[in-house]
Amino acid sequence: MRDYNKEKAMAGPRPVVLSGPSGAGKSTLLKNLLKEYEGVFGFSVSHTTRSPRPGEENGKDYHYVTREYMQASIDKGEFIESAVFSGNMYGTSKASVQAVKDKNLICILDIDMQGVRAVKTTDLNPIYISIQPPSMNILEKRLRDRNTESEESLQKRLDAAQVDMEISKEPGIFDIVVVNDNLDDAYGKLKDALIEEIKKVQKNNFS
Ligand SMILES: Nc1ncnc2c1ncn2[C@@H]1O[C@H](COP(=O)(O)OP(=O)(O)OP(=O)(O)O)[C@@H](O)[C@H]1O
Ligand SMILES: Nc1nc2c(ncn2[C@@H]2O[C@H](COP(=O)(O)O)[C@@H](O)[C@H]2O)c(=O)[nH]1
Repeated sequence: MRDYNKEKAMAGPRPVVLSGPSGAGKSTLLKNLLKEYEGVFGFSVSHTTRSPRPGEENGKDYHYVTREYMQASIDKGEFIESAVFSGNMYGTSKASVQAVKDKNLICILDIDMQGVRAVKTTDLNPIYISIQPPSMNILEKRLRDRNTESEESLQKRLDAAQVDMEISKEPGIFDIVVVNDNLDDAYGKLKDALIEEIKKVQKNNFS
């Protein structure tokens, strides 16, 4: 008989998918997790064809690549999922996820709704968490204040956000939906949702 518990343990911790509208606060929350739980979480560094924002680092925030390179890599089967968002290509490579898994860390994927749907067809088996803004007005203000988008990109992101906010209400897509109104409260809820997985990794990696 197969030892399913042993197989599960060998498979490592469950990854975590963070999704939600652009500007909802995914990167802010995940940066807090990575800082507070060093040696527990690892970020799956996506590829993108968009340009780096001031302060972003190639290989840390994203792998910044050309459309030609990205399409060729997708065609070679190197990606778990990929999507076009606000006019740019984004994707999760198999290598990025494997690099985190190799360290026995909880792999965090920050991906859009198209990515969520694609990951659901794989055997990755993550915990699906949606980060939602308190309202469209607040989302727009946060995105404008972030000062990273052209007016065109901002409008595309707000259009996608409206769809995202509707889909996130559908039952069965996400394990938990966190409304990011007060940042500390939202971070607390996110940690609560992940505490069992965090404890397992701490026990494995630190004892
Ligand atoms: N609870 C909060 N209250 C006020 N401002 C916030 C809160 N959470 C995040 N922000 C701010 O809102 C902006 C958007 O947050 P962030 O960049 O983390 O969003 P995101 O979901 O990662 O967006 P994207 O998908 O575009 O990368 C940032 O300037 C961030 O500092
Ligand atoms: N499907 C995927 N979506 C991704 C990936 N990496 C990031 N994203 C999502 O794109 C938007 C915009 O991100 P930004 O950094 O340009 O603001 C956001 O919703 C991310 O979650 C990916 O690999 N696949």
